[in-house]
Amino acid sequence: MKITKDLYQSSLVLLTDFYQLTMAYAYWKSGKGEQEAVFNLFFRKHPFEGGFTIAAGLDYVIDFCRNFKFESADLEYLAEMKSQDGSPLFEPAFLAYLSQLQFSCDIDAVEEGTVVFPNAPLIRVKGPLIQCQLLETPLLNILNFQTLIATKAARINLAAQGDPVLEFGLRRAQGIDGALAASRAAYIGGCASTSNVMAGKLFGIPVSGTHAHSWIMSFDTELEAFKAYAEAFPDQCVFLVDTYDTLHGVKNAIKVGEMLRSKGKEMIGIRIDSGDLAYFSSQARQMLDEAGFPDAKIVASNDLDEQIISSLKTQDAAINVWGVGTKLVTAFDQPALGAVYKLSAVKNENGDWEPKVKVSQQSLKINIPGLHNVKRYYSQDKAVADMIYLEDQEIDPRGVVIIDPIDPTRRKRLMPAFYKEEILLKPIFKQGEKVYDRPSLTQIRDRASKQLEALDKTHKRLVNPHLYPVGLEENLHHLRMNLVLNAKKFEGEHEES
Ligand SMILES: Nc1ncnc2c1ncn2[C@@H]1O[C@H](COP(=O)(O)OP(=O)(O)OP(=O)(O)O)[C@@H](O)[C@H]1O
Ligand SMILES: O=P(O)(O)OC[C@H]1O[C@H](OP(=O)(O)OP(=O)(O)O)[C@H](O)[C@@H]1O
Ligand SMILES: O=C(O)c1cccnc1
Repeated sequence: MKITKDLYQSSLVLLTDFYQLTMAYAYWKSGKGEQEAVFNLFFRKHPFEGGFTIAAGLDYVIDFCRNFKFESADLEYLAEMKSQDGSPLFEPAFLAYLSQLQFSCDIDAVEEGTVVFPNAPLIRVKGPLIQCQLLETPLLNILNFQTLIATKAARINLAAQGDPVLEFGLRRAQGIDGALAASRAAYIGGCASTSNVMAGKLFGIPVSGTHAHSWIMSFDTELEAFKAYAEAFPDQCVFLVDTYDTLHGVKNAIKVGEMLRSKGKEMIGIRIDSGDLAYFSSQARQMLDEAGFPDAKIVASNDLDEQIISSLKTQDAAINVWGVGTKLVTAFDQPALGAVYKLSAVKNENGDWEPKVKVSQQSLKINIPGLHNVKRYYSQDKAVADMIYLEDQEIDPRGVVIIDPIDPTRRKRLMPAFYKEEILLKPIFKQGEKVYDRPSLTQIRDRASKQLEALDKTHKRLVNPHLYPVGLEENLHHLRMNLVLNAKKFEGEHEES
């Protein structure tokens, strides 16, 4: 992977769970390694009790797949692994097979920045069982995290109602790669910039920031500190006013603002990082306005998240820019998205696809079988419903019924002919060859913004959002039900015998 390889200088093919390799060996041993299969990656519930999720991370997946190769150092490591009895865990012939392995899967995926919903695939992998299996863990690792953070960022940006949100998370992020991936995903989710300079360099994200309390404390007085900063950066002054006494700090910022103005420069604003942010921002706004600085911005920070920002908005806080770190990049209130990767079909000896379901006690956990895709229907640029359908199924433009995958009594009739439609899973790799032109990060960010615009505001509510309709096309629903009933019948027969 280009990005991570720059950092770690090694192959990433071993970035997988050990059991993927033992299964790969067992597939190979039993002659099933090259059997074709289909896996889907999807999540079952929106994060943060929300009503939408923003897909992110595909660009990393593309890099990962393009570099999917067992290098000699990887094979040497695997060759050293031992069984309980001290013999080599993997036969040399298997390692020789791995050394020749070339990525040859078809991958179809939802583009980054797309709004996505539970149960519908974010990514579909079709190819030899061994390769599909080895991809499970890295794909989940990449997509779970970036999708989670892009969604958190989108929620924070919705709460900020168009004000810029600056991502300040690096110091509290989950390690180096966690920080970089979070800055990238936060930008996709709508943040205006990052404080992480390396993320700026690697991804082209705008970099911005103010200064810390240490800067003020290193001088005898706050006024001296502001003046010295203004000397160094006359065009980029955002003074942190709360080191000693916030309102006195605002007075000092105004003094230095006036000095800058006498030299033909304008201070950008102030930052408040503690105390009652509603009270201090309103007081500061009044002072700045009265002193002739109505355009000076007020930046707020201090353990912010979408709930606090919403609350501050309802309190009429005079905040124009939001600096958000810890709670954004760690997805503080929900530290993981629970996406899973499930087998949905295998090709039999006759070359026919056999759909598969995993029957679970919980209907929530029964996967969707077959080779399926997702269509989003739009009416006047508003998304009205998503339909999961078997890819070879003819869709009657005069009417389809979509059925909720969890509660089959919830159904919706749609007239596809009345709507604009978008097929969400797009071809990314065909037989291992990349067929997708990667959009730039800015294009991905624009897509996220447009996708959110197309979503009704009831689904974007931070608390108790209205459920967006996602359903299985009737034939897919019946296929799934029949597979489940058959599996249960066999289970019963086994129990009786
Ligand atoms: N008016 C407000 N309404 C709701 N939450 C607020 C308001 N003002 C500040 N907060 C939030 O309250 C939390 C704690 O603020 P508190 O005033 O205790 O911080 P502090 O002790 O002043 O900050 P620090 O410990 O960094 O010096 C922070 O998450 C902050 O964003
Ligand atoms: O609060 P976050 O959303 O994570 O945003 C980043 C925080 O990091 C900085 O201070 P730091 O937390 O290092 O020290 P402080 O709390 O003493 O200001 C900054 O002043 C913010 O408060
Ligand atoms: O630039 C800032 O103001 C900043 C950067 C990182 C963390 N907190 C604040």
